[in-house]
Amino acid sequence: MSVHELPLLPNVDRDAFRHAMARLGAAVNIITTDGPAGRAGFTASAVCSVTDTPPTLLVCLNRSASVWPIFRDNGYLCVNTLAAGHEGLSTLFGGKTPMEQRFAAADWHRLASGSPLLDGATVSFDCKITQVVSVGTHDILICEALALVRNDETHGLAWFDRGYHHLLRQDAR
Ligand SMILES: NC(=O)C1=CN([C@@H]2O[C@H](COP(=O)(O)OP(=O)(O)OC[C@H]3O[C@@H](n4cnc5c(N)ncnc54)[C@H](O)[C@@H]3O)[C@@H](O)[C@H]2O)C=CC1
Ligand SMILES: Cc1cc2nc3c(=O)[nH]c(=O)nc-3n(C[C@H](O)[C@H](O)[C@H](O)COP(=O)(O)O)c2cc1C
Repeated sequence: MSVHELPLLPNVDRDAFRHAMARLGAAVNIITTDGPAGRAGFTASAVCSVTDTPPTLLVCLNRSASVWPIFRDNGYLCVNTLAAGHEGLSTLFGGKTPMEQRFAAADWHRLASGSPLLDGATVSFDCKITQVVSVGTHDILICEALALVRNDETHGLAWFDRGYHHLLRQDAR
């Protein structure tokens, strides 16, 4: 069948898109920043590798989030990928909780950028924001990694079907 013969489909509305995206499992991350504009952090599943040269990730941030101007003005951030057991922390950074209360719930340290690194994250990427692209309601923050911290002892955490799932190796002995 050529592309011209495909049946016309109704437009994909917002709810249908979200229902569909709920089927797309993703890692859960806490994105943090600290600098002249202040300290902030939020939970994000919209995080993805872009290129390894230069080492680059992307993070999608809703411009209506209270943290948005702080990330824009600081220009640096840390992507902290959560481990199994971090579900409560993810919920805390998922909105509406005062910032001091979010950070008080875990231990943090700092590397080059000054952004908070989460102790016990499966991996942390300390980054500089090199480009910002606005699409619809969100800004795509293009982030170059300046430093990494890995923690190979942890199990991963995924957001799938609107809930948390622990990632355990099937071939673990
Ligand atoms: N990319 C984003 O901005 C995301 C935002 N959230 C926030 O957490 C709330 C709860 O999410 P769920 O329990 O997964 O149920 P949901 O039905 O609101 O969302 C299902 C899926 O749709 C996508 N999604 C949700 N809101 C979005 C948005 N504003 N822009 C682009 N994609 C979006 C995500 O992949 C999400 O897992 C959402 O309503 C939203 O406020 C959650 C996941 C991603
Ligand atoms: C599992 C999960 C994943 C989320 N992913 C994103 C995301 O990728 N991008 C985003 O802008 N917001 C995402 N959110 C919502 C933000 O975490 C939330 O809006 C943020 O904490 C800002 O809230 P505030 O305005 O109260 O500060 C997610 C929330 C949850 C619970």
